[in-house]
Amino acid sequence: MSEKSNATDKKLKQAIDARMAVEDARKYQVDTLTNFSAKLSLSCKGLDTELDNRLAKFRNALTKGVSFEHLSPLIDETIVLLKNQESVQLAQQRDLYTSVLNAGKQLQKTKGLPDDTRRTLRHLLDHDINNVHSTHDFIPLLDKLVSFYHQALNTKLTGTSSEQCDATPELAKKLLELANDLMLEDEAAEEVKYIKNNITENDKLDALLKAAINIISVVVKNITKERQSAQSFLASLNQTLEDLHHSIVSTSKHSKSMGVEFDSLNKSIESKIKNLNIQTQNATSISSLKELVDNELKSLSQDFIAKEKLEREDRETLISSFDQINSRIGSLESKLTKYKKRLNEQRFKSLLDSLTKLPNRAAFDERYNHEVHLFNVQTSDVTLAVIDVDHFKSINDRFGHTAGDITLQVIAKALLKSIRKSDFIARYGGEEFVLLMPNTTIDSAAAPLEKLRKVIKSIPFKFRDKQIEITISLGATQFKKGDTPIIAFDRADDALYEAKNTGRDRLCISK
Ligand SMILES: Nc1nc2c(ncn2[C@@H]2O[C@H](COP(=O)(O)OP(=O)(O)OP(=O)(O)O)[C@@H](O)[C@H]2O)c(=O)[nH]1
Repeated sequence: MSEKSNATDKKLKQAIDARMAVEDARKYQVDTLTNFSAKLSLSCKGLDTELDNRLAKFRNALTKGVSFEHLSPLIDETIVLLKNQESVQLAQQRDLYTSVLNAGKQLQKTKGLPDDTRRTLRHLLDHDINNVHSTHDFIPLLDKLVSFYHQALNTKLTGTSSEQCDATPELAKKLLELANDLMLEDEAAEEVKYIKNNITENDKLDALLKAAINIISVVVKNITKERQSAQSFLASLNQTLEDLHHSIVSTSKHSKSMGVEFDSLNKSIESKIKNLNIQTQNATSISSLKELVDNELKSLSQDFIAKEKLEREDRETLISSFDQINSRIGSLESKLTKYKKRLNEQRFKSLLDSLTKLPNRAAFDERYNHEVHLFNVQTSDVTLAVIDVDHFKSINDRFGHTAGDITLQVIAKALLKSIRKSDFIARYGGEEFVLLMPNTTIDSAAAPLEKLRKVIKSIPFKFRDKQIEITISLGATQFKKGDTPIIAFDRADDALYEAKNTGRDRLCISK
C-alpha cells in the first residue's frame, strides 16, 4: 500500500471517530434532555394540563430527534407556562396559609383538647406556619393539623356524646315515670308538671339532662321548704315546752315562799294562843282578863285575816298558773295533732299517684305482697290483672303530652268507677295499671275484666275535634299455691304480652 493511501485511510478513520464522538455527545445531550424533561413532567404533573401537554410534546420531539430550531419554540412556550405556574402557586400558597391559620384557630376554641396538643397547635400557628416557603412545606403542617382534628373529634364523640346523640325514648320514658312518682304539692307540683309536659320521646340526651336537672332543682327547693317548716314547728314546740317549764318552776317557787309565810303566821298564832293561855291563868281580875283577851283576840283575828288572805292569794296564784300550764299543754297538743295529721297526709299522698290519684306502685307493692302472703296462709281465691293502654305513645306523639296525661286521668277514673269496692286498682307506671281482685277466681274475673275493656273502649275521646277510640289490653291470672309475688306477676304479664301480640284490645288469661 502506498504512503498516500495510508494517509487517506488514517484521515478517514479520524473523521469517522470524530463523527461518532459528535453523535455520542449529541445522543448523551438528547438523553439528558429527555430525562430532564421526563423528571420535569413528573414533578409538574397535574399542576396545569397545558404545561403537561407541552412537556409531553417536548419529550416526544426529543425522542424523534427533532432539530433544535423546532425545539426552541416549545421550550419558550414551556417557560411561559412555568412562569404562570409560579404566580398561581404563590396565590395558592397565600390561600393555604389563611385557611390553615383559620382552621387552627377554630380548633383552638374546641374544648377537651389535650394540653400538649394545644401547646403544639399554638406553636404551629405562631411559628411553624411563618417558616413556610412553598406549597410543599405545608404538607407536614397539614398532617399535624389533621391529627389534631382527629383528636378533637374523638374527644367530642366520647366526651360529649350527648350532643351528638340521637333521641333516647327509653330515658325519656324513665324520666317521666320518675317524675310521676314525685309527691309534690302546690307550686312545686305545677312546676314539675310544666317540665314533664315539655319532655318528649324525641328529646336528645342533653334536653333530657336539662329537664332532669330542672326537676331536681324543684325537688331540692321543696325539700328546703319542708325542712324550714319542720324546723319552725320544732322551734315553736321548743318554745312552748320552755314556757311550760317556766310556769311550773315559778309555781313551785311561789308555793315555797308561801310555805315560809304560812309557817311564820302559824307560829305567830300559836305563840299568841300560848301567851293568851298563860296570861289567862295569871289574870287577877275579870276586867283585866277581859281586856287581855280582847287585845289578844284582836291581834289573833288580824293574823287569821292575814292567813286567810294569804291562802286566797295562794289559791288564786295556783289556779292561774295551772290555767297557764293547761293552756300551754293544750297548744302543745294541738300543734302535735296538726303535725301528726300532716305526716299522715304525706304518707297517704306518698302512696298516691299524683297524676291519676290512684294508689301508686309503692301502694300496690305493699298490698300485693300482703295478698300473696294471705293467699299462702288462707288459700282464698285472688285474681291479678295487668292492664296496659294500647298504642298510648301515638296519643302523646299526635296530640301532645298534656293530652296523654288527661287520657290517663280519664282512663283511671273510669277503671276505678267500674271495679268492685273490694277490688284494688293502682297505677303501676306509665300507661300500665294493675288490678287485684280478692275472693275472685279467674273464671269469675273474666266477665268484669271484659266489662272494663268495653268501658274504656266506649269512652268518647276527642282530640282536636277528632273522635279517637282508645283501647286497653289485659293479662290476668289467679294466684296458685307456692306463688311468689314475682311468679304470679310474671304470669299476668305474659298474658298481657299475649294480648298485645295477638291484636291488642283483648283480655288474655294465663291459668
Ligand atoms: N302523657 C304521658 N305519657 C306517659 C306517661 N308515662 C308514660 N307515658 C308514655 O307512654 C308511652 C308508652 O309507650 P309504649 O311503651 O311504647 O307503649 P304503647 O305506645 O302504649 O304501645 P303498646 O303498649 O305496645 O300498645 C310512652 O310514649 C311514654 O312516654 C305519663 O305520665 N303521661
